Amino acid sequence: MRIGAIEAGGTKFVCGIGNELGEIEDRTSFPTEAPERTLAQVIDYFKDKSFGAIGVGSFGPIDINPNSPTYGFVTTTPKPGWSGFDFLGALKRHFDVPYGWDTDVNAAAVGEATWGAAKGLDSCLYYTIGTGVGVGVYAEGKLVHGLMHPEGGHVLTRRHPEDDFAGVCPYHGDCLEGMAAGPALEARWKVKGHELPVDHQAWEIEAFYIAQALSSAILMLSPQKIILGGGVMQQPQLFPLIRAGVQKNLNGYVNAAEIVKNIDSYIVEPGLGTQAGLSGAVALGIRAFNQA
Ligand SMILES: Nc1ncnc2c1ncn2[C@@H]1O[C@H](COP(=O)(O)OP(=O)(O)OP(=O)(O)O)[C@@H](O)[C@H]1O
Ligand SMILES: [Zn+2]
Repeated sequence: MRIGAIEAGGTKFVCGIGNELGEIEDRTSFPTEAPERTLAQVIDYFKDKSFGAIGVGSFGPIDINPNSPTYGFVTTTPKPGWSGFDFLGALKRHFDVPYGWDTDVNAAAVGEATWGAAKGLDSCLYYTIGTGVGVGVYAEGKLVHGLMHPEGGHVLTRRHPEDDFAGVCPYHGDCLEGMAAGPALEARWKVKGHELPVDHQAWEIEAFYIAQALSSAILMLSPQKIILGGGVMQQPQLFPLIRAGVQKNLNGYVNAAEIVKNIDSYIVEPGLGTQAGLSGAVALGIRAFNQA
């Protein structure tokens, strides 16, 4: 079976065709522009291909409540033109197939749980630390939805004692995204993240905030694996700092071997590498196909 997959990012769109093994057989990508223009490119890509379902992992916030009149819409994004855009509706007008529709990070979480670093587990968290911070939550074999979808990138943080940076989140100032996403690093240190030396204090402060968020998430959700992706996590020195920070924060209270002894295989890179997003969209499509 072939599945259409769309990884809809704020910077670029990736479209592809995958199969039940999570293999990507064909793919293309293009920059995210105005919604009509971008969707025209998506439709053009899929129009002469065959597939049994389409999975979409989208930047957000998005409406994922099937009972809502605006189900399938992009909601409050500051991205010009996209707020209030009926993304799923635009696809449905062209392709009459079952649709999987979720956030980009929920897609990545289910992709990792199906074929990647959390394969065989029935829970995991997927964080992306990039232009923003997003968190996908997979628990008891399902993606977590409630009022809307989790927005764990905006959890509040306790300040690092040597950090007086105000934070850059337009909603919260010093939430996790406001303190630790790529643009926060750049605003705090006046250079882009990849230009900072590996032994710069920036990384200790960066890891301090990420470890805090992870510690709270572990206490709240008890995930069996935590996967960290996104541009900022291309800095490998962050992993040991974050792992040590989590152990320090939890202080032995969560007495699981994964944390106390084997944290190197508990907080990990995406098993699907940069393919996590697109493979995740395939996984969403497969689930939609099986439920239809
Ligand atoms: N090697 C690196 N080291 C540190 N920061 C980096 C590195 N590469 C990219 N970044 C930062 O990560 C951010 C881009 O993140 P990413 O590559 O995940 O893209 P994105 O898809 O736009 O992000 P998002 O997932 O939030 O939509 C930028 O702020 C950039 O400065
Ligand atoms: Zn915020």
